Amino acid sequence: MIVTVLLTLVVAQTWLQERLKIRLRQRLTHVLLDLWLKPNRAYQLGLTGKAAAQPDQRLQEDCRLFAEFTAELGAGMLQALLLLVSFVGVLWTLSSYARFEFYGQEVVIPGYMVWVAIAYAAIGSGLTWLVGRPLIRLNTERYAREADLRFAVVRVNESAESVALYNGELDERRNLDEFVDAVLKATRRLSGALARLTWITSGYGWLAIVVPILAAAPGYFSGTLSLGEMMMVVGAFNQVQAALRYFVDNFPKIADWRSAVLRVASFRHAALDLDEAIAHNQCIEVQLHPEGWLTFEGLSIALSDGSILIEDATAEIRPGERVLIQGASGSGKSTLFRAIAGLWPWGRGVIRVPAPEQIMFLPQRPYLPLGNLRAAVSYPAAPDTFDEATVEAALERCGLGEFADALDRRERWDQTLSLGQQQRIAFARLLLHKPQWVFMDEATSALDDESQASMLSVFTRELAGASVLSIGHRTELEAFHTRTLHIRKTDEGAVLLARRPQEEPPLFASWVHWLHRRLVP
Ligand SMILES: Nc1ncnc2c1ncn2[C@@H]1O[C@H](COP(=O)(O)OP(=O)(O)OP(=O)(O)O)[C@@H](O)[C@H]1O
Repeated sequence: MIVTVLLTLVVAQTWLQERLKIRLRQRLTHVLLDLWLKPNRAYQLGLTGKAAAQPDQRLQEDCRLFAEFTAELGAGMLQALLLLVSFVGVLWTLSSYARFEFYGQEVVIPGYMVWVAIAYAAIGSGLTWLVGRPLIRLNTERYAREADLRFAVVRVNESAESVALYNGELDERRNLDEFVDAVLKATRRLSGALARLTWITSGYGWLAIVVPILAAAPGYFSGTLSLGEMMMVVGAFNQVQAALRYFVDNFPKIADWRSAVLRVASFRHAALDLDEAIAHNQCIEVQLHPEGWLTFEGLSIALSDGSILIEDATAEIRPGERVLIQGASGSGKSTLFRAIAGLWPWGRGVIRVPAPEQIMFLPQRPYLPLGNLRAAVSYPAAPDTFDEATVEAALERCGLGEFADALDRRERWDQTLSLGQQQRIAFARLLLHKPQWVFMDEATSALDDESQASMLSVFTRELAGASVLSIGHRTELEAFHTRTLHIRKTDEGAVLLARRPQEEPPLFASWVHWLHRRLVP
């Protein structure tokens, strides 16, 4: 019966501990994911530096370590507490056997052996803390270097094609060696600190064998304590000591736990501080326009170091307009787009924008989520939002008819589709979502002129009436827009200059351009 009860208790403890790990991890990961994926935050955190670096590791490994160590250390502490409660009374009672003779007088110190056990554990724990404290910092350092190495390997893997085309394997090898060296260096420092701590933890364990005997010895030698009584006292002392040495025994794990807590906490604080910093500093204000237009009012865009990219821009883009933004490379066109999207806070002035649900951004390299092609085309809506025929028609319209049968195929579509095909997918998305405002940043850069004309004609056919703001270098683009804004560099920074609207209607211009390409070899 006793075996059955004990076995049941052990199984129940293991089960509860494992459940606790899962619940803790689930809760913490969800809290961090919610914080991280608030609108714009993941991008902005990426710009803030080290405090929120390596989100992958913090969300995965640090959360796992935190959950596992919290459950294990918590269960260990509970066990130690139960052991202490069970035996402290026994040791207190047995301590009365440890009597001393002092100038012929018999002296009894109440709970003498309990005080010795507490003093011994306090000294051991204090020394452990003093010697082992650097482990927290060293663990944090090691986890950061491990994350750097993993990120570097993933990056090489993602860029394997470019690396191979440049014959850059040797160079990558040298780079990765640096990351591996950094990990090994951090691990070596950690091993040194662990070895130093072992002097204390092992020494504490060995000395614990003799400490109770030494403590009770005066009573034994004075004849007030028999050998049998001394053995009982030592036995009870060891049980109490097993509970009190919890901190010494578990310190390496506690240091690991603490560094996981610090990494998770610094990530959380970085996310929360970001909002506060944006609220308290002078930043670009992005507000809803009451009429649903896009306006820039005294807009200055700066870099995070304070240098000005675009100076005091004022412009107004009304519904139905198609405006092209041109400017030299590095003049700040993409940054202006980021500012419109609310991603770029550095600067001042006001951007008034249409309702977010009316807007769709098309970057140069469209984001294709992991999963099947249907998910990629429907993004950011759920894959089952649009019916089969509508999705197939959108693909067909964008010259991707051959992929209509592959809608449910799971692949790394971002690697198997050419950049031009990926840009067509972005246009197919436009046809499905039908936004009233479209912001394009070099969204047709990988398409030939004919395909570009075909894609851009959605704004005169399927999405006629939609407002378009686009960035592009190619001169053919001007024909599809009603107006051009130029970002021009001056001594004070770049300024936004408006050019008068083009006289030719864009559809006609695109036809002229098409005919010209057909007729003139
Ligand atoms: N995350 C960033 N951190 C620091 N500087 C940045 C960042 N993003 C852009 N910049 C800087 O801002 C300036 C403008 O960059 P941006 O990408 O807006 O130029 P662009 O006009 O779109 O160039 P291109 O036509 O070549 O794409 C550049 O000097 C660039 O180095």
